[in-house]
Amino acid sequence: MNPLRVVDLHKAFRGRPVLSGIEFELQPGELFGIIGENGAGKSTLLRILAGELPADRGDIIYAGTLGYCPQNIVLNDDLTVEQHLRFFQRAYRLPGLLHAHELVERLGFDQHRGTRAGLLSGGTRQKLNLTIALMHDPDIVLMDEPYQGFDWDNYLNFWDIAGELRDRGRTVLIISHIAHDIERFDRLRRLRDGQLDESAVIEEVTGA
Ligand SMILES: Nc1ncnc2c1ncn2[C@@H]1O[C@H](COP(=O)(O)OP(=O)(O)OP(=O)(O)O)[C@@H](O)[C@H]1O
Repeated sequence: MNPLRVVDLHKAFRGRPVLSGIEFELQPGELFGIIGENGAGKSTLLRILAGELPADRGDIIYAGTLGYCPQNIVLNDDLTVEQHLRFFQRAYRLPGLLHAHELVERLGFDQHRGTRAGLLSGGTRQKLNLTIALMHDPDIVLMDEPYQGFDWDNYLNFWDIAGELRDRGRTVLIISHIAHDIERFDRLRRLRDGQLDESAVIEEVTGA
């Protein structure tokens, strides 16, 4: 059974369709990208896949644990980085924080472990958001522009981490902007008119 299968997913807001029959299936060890213009419905799709928003119709079939890095960062401004990690350690029922601390180090915000989230920069808040999504080493990872606010080195660190997840057989779905990232994916689809269109992306990359 594949880690994630999406069948005929529909969503409309106030009668205006945003997703109109989304279908795809992801394999283990796959880095899958979804691109699309502002307002195309990318975040809506990811929010539905993560269970944050109900679909109007359709099926989502998962096999495995899920990690979700949302576009809108949800942190408690009064808790430090370390307190967030301990909170999610309990939520995920993890025996320790070894992997979380590795991620903190790799993303270069180790020096902020004692800092309250409300005092972190936007990019560092995003690093914590990403660490929380990955610290339980989930089978399937859904990420919505996960490197927003990252400087170039951390942007590259992010892609190293994503590549390693894929190489370890995890299934990685990333919503992305087309400019830098297009060649980093194993498979890429454009969300347009409420549907996932593969041919349009291929034409754009090859100039066909
Ligand atoms: N809760 C909501 N209520 C009403 N309309 C919504 C809601 N959420 C999203 N929309 C609308 O649905 C459409 C798709 O929004 P969505 O945020 O999914 O697009 P996106 O592709 O992620 O855009 P961006 O690249 O700007 O993040 C937009 O027109 C948006 O205004």
